[in-house]
Amino acid sequence: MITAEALTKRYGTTTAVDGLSFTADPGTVTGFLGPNGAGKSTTMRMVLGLERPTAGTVLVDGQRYADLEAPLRTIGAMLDARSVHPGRTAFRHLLALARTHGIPRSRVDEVIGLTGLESVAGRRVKGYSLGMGQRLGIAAALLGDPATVMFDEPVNGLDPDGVLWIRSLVRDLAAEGRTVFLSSHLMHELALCADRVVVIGRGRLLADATVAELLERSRGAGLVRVRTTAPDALAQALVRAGAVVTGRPDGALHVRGTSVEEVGAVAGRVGATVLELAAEAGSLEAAYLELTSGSVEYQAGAR
Ligand SMILES: Nc1ncnc2c1ncn2[C@@H]1O[C@H](COP(=O)(O)OP(=O)(O)OP(=O)(O)O)[C@@H](O)[C@H]1O
Repeated sequence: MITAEALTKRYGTTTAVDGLSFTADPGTVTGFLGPNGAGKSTTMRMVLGLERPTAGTVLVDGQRYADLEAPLRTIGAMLDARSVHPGRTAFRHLLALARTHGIPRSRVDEVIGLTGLESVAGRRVKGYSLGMGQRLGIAAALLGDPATVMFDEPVNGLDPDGVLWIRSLVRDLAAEGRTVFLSSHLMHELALCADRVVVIGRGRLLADATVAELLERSRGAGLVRVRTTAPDALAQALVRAGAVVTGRPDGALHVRGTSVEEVGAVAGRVGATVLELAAEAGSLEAAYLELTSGSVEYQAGAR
């Protein structure tokens, strides 16, 4: 179980995490969601005692990480799958970790089996694909058979098989009664495997709700998706017209507070050639965009 209370982290003038309180419970997959730079990794580093909070606390099973008697048996984490010595084999890496934590060698074989690494465990890590590296990171996290597991962006960059595997793994870990806490910047990804989501933006809590509650909130949330040859000019014109606009990684804009017709008309006025224009039904993604609209790139001054 992870409990954060008024957790705050400042770096100079940047407040990365700002009075954040939430709980991740046993038997539950808790998704930790927020746009890039929202403070997810900083929060996770504080859970593991890698950063000291400026204020507030974050506890694992009621204790600070530094006070845990057997940290690897209490919480297993994968924050950066690339943090393994490249010249080592997966087996050697896991064995070294196990030895320094009084974990039997038989558990190394177990986690290699659990993560499907049998056929590559004898190969040097430097030859691993991203997916294999993620599996190794997860194997290391599971080594101590911990009651809590925490993964930072576990599906980032994985192929569809890897994504499916992680989804079913986290569901299984929660079904065994473990606390599962995983971050993502993609709502649709978490919607498929999380029971509840803690949403943050600019270090602050925006929502702490079940996926069903968020879906309920998003009902009727009108969203227009548009892709044009001049996204910046269109975004600025739409914001001036009172809409809330979010830039998407694929170059499209998500626009709220307006209609398809209005977006088409504004695009015409600013001379942006429309490549794609559609109204999207209420969705979890829409609820998420609405929640985080204060913490993203394009934003109307007065809403
Ligand atoms: N060591 C540091 N020194 C200064 N600023 C930092 C440091 N670590 C993080 N930050 C800042 O704190 C904010 C939160 O960063 P963080 O990496 O926790 O966000 P995130 O939600 O994990 O984002 P991403 O998905 O991009 O990793 C950002 O503005 C970041 O630039």
